[in-house]
Amino acid sequence: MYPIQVIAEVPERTAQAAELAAGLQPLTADAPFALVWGEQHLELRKLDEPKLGPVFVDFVEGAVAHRRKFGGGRGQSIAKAVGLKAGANPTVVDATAGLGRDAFVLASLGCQVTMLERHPVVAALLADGLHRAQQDSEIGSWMRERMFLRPGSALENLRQLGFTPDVVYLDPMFPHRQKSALVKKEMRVFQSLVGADLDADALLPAALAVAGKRVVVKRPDYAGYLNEMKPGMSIETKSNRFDVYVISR
Ligand SMILES: C[S@@+](CC[C@H](N)C(=O)[O-])C[C@H]1O[C@@H](n2cnc3c(N)ncnc32)[C@H](O)[C@@H]1O
Repeated sequence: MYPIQVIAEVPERTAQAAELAAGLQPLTADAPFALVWGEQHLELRKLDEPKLGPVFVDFVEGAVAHRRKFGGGRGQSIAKAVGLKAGANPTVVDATAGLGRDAFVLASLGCQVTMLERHPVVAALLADGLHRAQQDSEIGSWMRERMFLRPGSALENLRQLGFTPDVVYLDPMFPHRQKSALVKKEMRVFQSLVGADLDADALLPAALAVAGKRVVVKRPDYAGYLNEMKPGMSIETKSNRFDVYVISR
C-alpha cells in the first residue's frame, strides 16, 4: 500500500489525477504524502512537514539544467565512470533512476539512457518531468531521442531489455549518515517516501549479466562495496565514489 493521496489542484488535471490514483491503488485518505497535479506539473508533498517544500522533476530549468549549462561537461567524474570519450557515446541503462538527475547528465552529454524505476510515485514524477522536457523548444528534440523510461523493477526489466546496453548504472538508496537537518529538504521528502533499498545487492549480479562493457555503481564515500564486490577501479568525488566493474567475456 502506498501511503499517498492524489489531488488535482486545477480542474483540467482531474482526469489525469484519477488515472494516476487508479494505478496507485490502494490509497489511504489520511496519507502523509500527496501527489498533486497543478497547472504546470506533478509534485510530491509531505503533508505533515510542509516546510520541506514540494519535489518535482524539472529538466528544463532546475538544478540539473544549470549543471548541463555550467557543469563540467565530459570531464565530470560520472562521464569518466561510464566511459564517455570523444567519439564514444555509450548506451546506458540507469537501473535505479530516481528523479533522473544522473540519467539527465549522461543524456545531455550524448548517451542514450533508458531509465528503470520501480517506485510508482517516483516513476510518475519522472514521467511528468520527461514529458515536459520533451516538449521544450531548447532540449526537446534530443530528449525525445535520448531519454526513455520503463517503470517497474530493474531485476525484471534488465532480463527483458531486448538490447545489450554498453553500461548499466546503479545508484541505490543508501541510509544517510548526515544529521537529517543537513540533508537537503528535497532529499528528505524523497528518502522518507522511498526508504532504503535494502535489496540493492541483488542488482549488481543482474547488471553484470546484461552490461556489454561496464557496470558503474554510485556510492556515498563512507559506504562499502555493493554486494561486497570489489570493483576494478573507483573514481572518487567530494562525497561520492563511482565503482567501475569492467566486463570481460
Ligand atoms: C538514490 S535514488 C537514485 C537517484 C538518481 N541516481 C538520480 O540521480 O536522481 C534510488 C532509486 O532507485 C530505485 N530503485 C531501487 N531499487 C530498484 C530496483 N530494483 N528496480 C528499480 N528501481 C529501483 C528507488 O525506488 C529510488 O527511486
